[in-house]
Amino acid sequence: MKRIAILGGTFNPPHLGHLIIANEVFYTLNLDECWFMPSYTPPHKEVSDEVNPEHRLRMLELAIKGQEHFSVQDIEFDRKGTSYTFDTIRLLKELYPDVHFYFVVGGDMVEYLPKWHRIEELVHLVTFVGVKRPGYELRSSYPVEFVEVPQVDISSSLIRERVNQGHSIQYLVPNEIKAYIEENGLYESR
Ligand SMILES: Nc1ncnc2c1ncn2[C@@H]1O[C@H](COP(=O)(O)OP(=O)(O)OP(=O)(O)O)[C@@H](O)[C@H]1O
Ligand SMILES: O=C(O)c1ccc[n+]([C@@H]2O[C@H](COP(=O)([O-])O)[C@@H](O)[C@H]2O)c1
Repeated sequence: MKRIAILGGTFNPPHLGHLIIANEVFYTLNLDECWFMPSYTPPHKEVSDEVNPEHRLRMLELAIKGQEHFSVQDIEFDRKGTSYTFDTIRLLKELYPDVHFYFVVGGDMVEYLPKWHRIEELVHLVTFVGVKRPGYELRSSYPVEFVEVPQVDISSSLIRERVNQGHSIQYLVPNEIKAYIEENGLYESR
């Protein structure tokens, strides 16, 4: 049976924190593939400084370009609407019956799991993998496998804020993402 990690997120924009945790989980658990899955409409999250969802998708493709075993899973873009993970996983399991999915979540999301849509059923469909994130505890009443990762206090909000204030985002995002943000004038105004 194939074992695949999924990092779901808003990726507005993707940053080094995303890449570090996905990479670390992928190698630590010795998985076959890692899918980065952008949500079309994130559940329970107000998307501030929203950019066209297509920009988020394109930036994600750029961020992982050339990385063997890493790919973008755009199933939530095809489906549109609110991207509840339960709905997505149910569909993915129909499409890929021979795959075991590991759904990666940072500390903020681990705390939030009890509020997820149909979480009682979802925990039986995937293995949740929790990673530490500065400022958040890693405690859960649901089964979560924990993986140690180098912690970096980078968030998409920080990147948006820095761009908006004219501060550098060099070394916080891949160079291609920095160039894309500049070329398309993303996050400049609020
Ligand atoms: N620096 C980080 N360390 C650990 N986990 C992270 C980090 N950044 C993001 N994640 C995790 O990656 C997933 C997707 O995150 P998301 O795309 O929403 O980015 P974000 O930085 O949390 O965005 P925002 O600042 O806009 O809320 C979530 O599970 C989140 O917890
Ligand atoms: O299904 C839910 O109820 C649910 C609630 C919050 C977050 N999620 C998923 O968790 C992933 C990270 O969410 P976010 O808000 O940090 O982008 C992303 O794939 C979301 O679709 C899912």
